[in-house]
Amino acid sequence: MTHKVAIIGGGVIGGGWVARFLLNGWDVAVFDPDPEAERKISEVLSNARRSLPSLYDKALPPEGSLRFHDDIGPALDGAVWVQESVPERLELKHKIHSQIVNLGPADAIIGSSTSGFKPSELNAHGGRVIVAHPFNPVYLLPLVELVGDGQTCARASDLLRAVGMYPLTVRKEIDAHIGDRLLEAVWREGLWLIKDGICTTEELDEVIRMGFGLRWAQMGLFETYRIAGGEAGMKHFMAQFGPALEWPWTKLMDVPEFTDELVDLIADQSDAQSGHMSIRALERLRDDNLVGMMRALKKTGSGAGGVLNAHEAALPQAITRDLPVTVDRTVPQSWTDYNGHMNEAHYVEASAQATDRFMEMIGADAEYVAGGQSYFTVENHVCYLDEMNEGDRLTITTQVLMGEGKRLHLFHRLLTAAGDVAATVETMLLHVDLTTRRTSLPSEAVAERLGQFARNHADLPRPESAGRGIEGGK
Ligand SMILES: NC(=O)C1=CN([C@@H]2O[C@H](COP(=O)(O)OP(=O)(O)OC[C@H]3O[C@@H](n4cnc5c(N)ncnc54)[C@H](O)[C@@H]3O)[C@@H](O)[C@H]2O)C=CC1
Ligand SMILES: C[N+](C)(C)CC(=O)CC(=O)[O-]
Repeated sequence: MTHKVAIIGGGVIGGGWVARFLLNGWDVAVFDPDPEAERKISEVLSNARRSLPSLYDKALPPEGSLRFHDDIGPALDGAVWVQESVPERLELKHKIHSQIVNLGPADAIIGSSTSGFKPSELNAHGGRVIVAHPFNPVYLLPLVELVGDGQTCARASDLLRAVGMYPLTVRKEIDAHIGDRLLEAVWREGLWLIKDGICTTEELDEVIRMGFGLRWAQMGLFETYRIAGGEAGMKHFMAQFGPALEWPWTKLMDVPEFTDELVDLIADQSDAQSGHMSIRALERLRDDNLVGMMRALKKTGSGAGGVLNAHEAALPQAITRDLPVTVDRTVPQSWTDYNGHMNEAHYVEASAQATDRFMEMIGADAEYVAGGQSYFTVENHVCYLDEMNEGDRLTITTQVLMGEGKRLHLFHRLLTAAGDVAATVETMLLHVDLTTRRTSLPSEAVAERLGQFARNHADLPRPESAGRGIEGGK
């Protein structure tokens, strides 16, 4: 069933919410009086379309519909969720929230993206708003801090998980929740370091990205400090570095005065550092880097990688009548090359994913491999027939040409969205005992399931290119 979300305020954060919901199959209605809102959101959407699907090895659901409204009322009609992302001014938020309560569905979740206000402030004049504070870019970063009524937060958590996010319900309300308490402390200290001439904006950013920034995405603060305590762990770490908190290492609570001089200093240094790129180009660079890092985290299931794995497992696998669909995904930007299309190596990578999926289908899954049995690929033959491009839907069907004894002979067809064959990959595998590293017979259960596929596929026409070698130049 398709859900509808109403996005009230479609700037940096509202635009990110639009992309997160739309690309996960929700219908989205937007209300924002800015005449430029539609253009800005369409630019955010094209960046989201090139990055979000690249995180997954399965296709996301078909996009929902997107409508822009001139009035708030129609935007709210039928919405299951209303997400307010107007500027951070309490009186404006109060005004918008009372319109949402009066005109919107009585049972809709009302979330506020507020970075700093508490639910008790947002609901000071009545209302039922919870804080649903995301992180930029909302379409890629999973975290949403939820604060407020327990039952509403629980309903919100379920819906957020279904769109691939990581809801964290904050135990007690506090100004700026958790993330922004931390970020503000770092920002404030950074401003002092630059104001005092210790470093430039660029040098400060290098300290983060060449050092501790790399650690934080995968283990956070406390797990990395546990390791920093050596074999003696956290207690030793605290004994060694705790006293430094009382030395004058940091200025913390003092806020530097925002004089014109300080603002110009920071803005000029930032222009010198990054002014050669547009904001959209910077966003694309950020997104490509995030996708690469998050895909690496998927391999170990650490941090955001675990959230992606759980979401991917819940995405449905497409099924066709004749042949099993073993891959259904989009071509990620990272698979394209200097020719502007999918690089040859990734046709093999995609077919390896199809083989892995087929192995799971016959019961040669992770548990089977952990038990010491598997298949090894001994030969691949790829025929490249058509270009695939970034963002294209890629489906693979797998035909069993032979599945008997130790041998498994597969024929993968890589299909475009239109159903045309972009490539074929013929694969020969041998069953192997992982202890002796020698060929062996599969278990009875695997042989039986493989036999079923082989019998079902026996009457299908043999593909023309099966068994063919490379043709000599003519
Ligand atoms: N920018 C960021 O990094 C983050 C911001 N937030 C929070 O998200 C909220 C929005 O911030 P941004 O997106 O950065 O601001 P923004 O200035 O980019 O966008 C605000 C949007 O609200 C629209 N707006 C103004 N009055 C409106 C009204 N009466 N009805 C509907 N729309 C209206 C504006 O036209 C604008 O498009 C704030 O509460 C902020 O604290 C949360 C996480 C991160
Ligand atoms: C700067 N900010 C306080 C609006 C930042 C956030 O709220 C979260 C983020 O994305 O960094």
